[in-house]
Amino acid sequence: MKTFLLLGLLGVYCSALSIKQQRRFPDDFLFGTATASYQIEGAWDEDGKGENIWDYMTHNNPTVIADESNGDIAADSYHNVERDVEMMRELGLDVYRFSVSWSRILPSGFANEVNEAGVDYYNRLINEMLKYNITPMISLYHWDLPQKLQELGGFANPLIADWFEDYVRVVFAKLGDRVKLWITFNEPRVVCYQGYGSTEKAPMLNATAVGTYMCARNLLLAHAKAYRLYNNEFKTKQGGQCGITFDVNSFKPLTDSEEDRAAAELKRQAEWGIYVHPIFSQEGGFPKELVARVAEKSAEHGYPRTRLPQLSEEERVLIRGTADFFGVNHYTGYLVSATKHIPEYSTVSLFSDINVGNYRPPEWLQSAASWLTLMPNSIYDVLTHLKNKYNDPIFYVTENGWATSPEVGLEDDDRITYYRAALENILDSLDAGVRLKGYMAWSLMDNYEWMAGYTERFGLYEVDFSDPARPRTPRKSAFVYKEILRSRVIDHDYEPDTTVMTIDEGH
Ligand SMILES: C[C@H]1O[C@@H](Oc2ccc([N+](=O)[O-])cc2)[C@H](O)[C@@H](O)[C@H]1O
Repeated sequence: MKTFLLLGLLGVYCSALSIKQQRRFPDDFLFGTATASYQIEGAWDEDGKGENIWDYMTHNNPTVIADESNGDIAADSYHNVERDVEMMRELGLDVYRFSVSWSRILPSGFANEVNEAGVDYYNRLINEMLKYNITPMISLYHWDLPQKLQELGGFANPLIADWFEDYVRVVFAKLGDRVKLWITFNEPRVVCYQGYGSTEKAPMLNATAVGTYMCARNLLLAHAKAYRLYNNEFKTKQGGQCGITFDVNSFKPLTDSEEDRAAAELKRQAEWGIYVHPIFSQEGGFPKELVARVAEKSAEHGYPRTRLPQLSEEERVLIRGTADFFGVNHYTGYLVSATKHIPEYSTVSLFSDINVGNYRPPEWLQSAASWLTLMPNSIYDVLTHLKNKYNDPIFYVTENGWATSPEVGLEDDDRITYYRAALENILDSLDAGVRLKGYMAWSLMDNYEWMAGYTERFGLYEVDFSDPARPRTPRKSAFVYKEILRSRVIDHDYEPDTTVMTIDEGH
């Protein structure tokens, strides 16, 4: 009897295990990789391209970059269209997300002069991808504002909404016959907080606790105008979809106390709710707790009015509901406390306004980027949280990836650990009913990692930045990712033969 019971239990255990091992990604689930113009293209002043804020900052203020480098050549993708698409074919990608450089299309930022040579680069890339059935997904803005527009205030100037609308009209008209997936903005938080409320990214304005909020408001209006332009003038003919991408970290309360739960919610509102809520919530507008907190802190610091400029009723309605899908860039997370681990703030900012603590247990795997650790189940937490909070939208994971140091080379086992864990979470999310249509690994290849220069590597392919030809070599993770895409399952025991990378039939 005892033996029967034991055998029975063993049977249940084994079948549970094999069911888990056999979990498959749906056939129509799209796998891809992502990049961004300034990080890969190079050719910074070639064929009529105008200067952008990263060109300007890295040329005039190089010491702010870890290795004093710039994206003048980067991975030189401008001259490597065929090789880049060949790598997509080697991996067996369904989709490739890349961004269009505003100042390559409109050198001054304004739409009176279109640089046809710049348009031609994107035409060549898109046409090459389409030959092999690789779907393009375009980000219209991934942080490289034309410098001339920055000199007029950039995202602090409310006219940015009109300038952005004029720019995207050109791009929709030129590329929209073949491109069906559009993202207006990549990571508004980074544009607004890191660019206008701190010195973490160009244009490094650190604008006295007000800049972040001015930028948030203007960026949301620019997004809404672009979305409505696509819907009104292009959608019927072109039949595409337009969304927006946010960087969504997981913020879980450190303890189950009411204070820590409230702190975690305030942190979510400050990081992404300020941008997500106006677009995806039923009522629209900025999140209430954040509005109250910024008003309180503004008064405390002697400001006669709140630093978070309100949206008029008309603007709230203009912005609400302006996304066909929700793009999630997800990398990591924190445990949040109302009282412990609170950073020291030297200036007033969005983050001193909310003033909560961030904590990470030392056992979480650390990457080569200080901000990036492997928080268990974080991508599942984020996707299920967003599904429940924002009325079950359609999602794409538009970035997810892991940093290694240049010395790690091709044997990137930690990256494999990270991707396998994330993709198990993606299957869990699909099981939980999240309407997730695709997943894009960051990144196809090593590239210019903003303030970290070339000191942090995110590529499935290594790029040799010391060689003028910028040769690309697949890392071990590229072989593992390729096998997941081919088999549609995650085999944790799979050990690839990394001696030769081939293109499978049909790619
Ligand atoms: C590595 C990629 O990072 C993306 O940006 C961020 C920024 C901040 C976080 N965060 O967790 O705090 C995550 C991702 C960016 O979009 C991409 O260009 C890469 O640099």
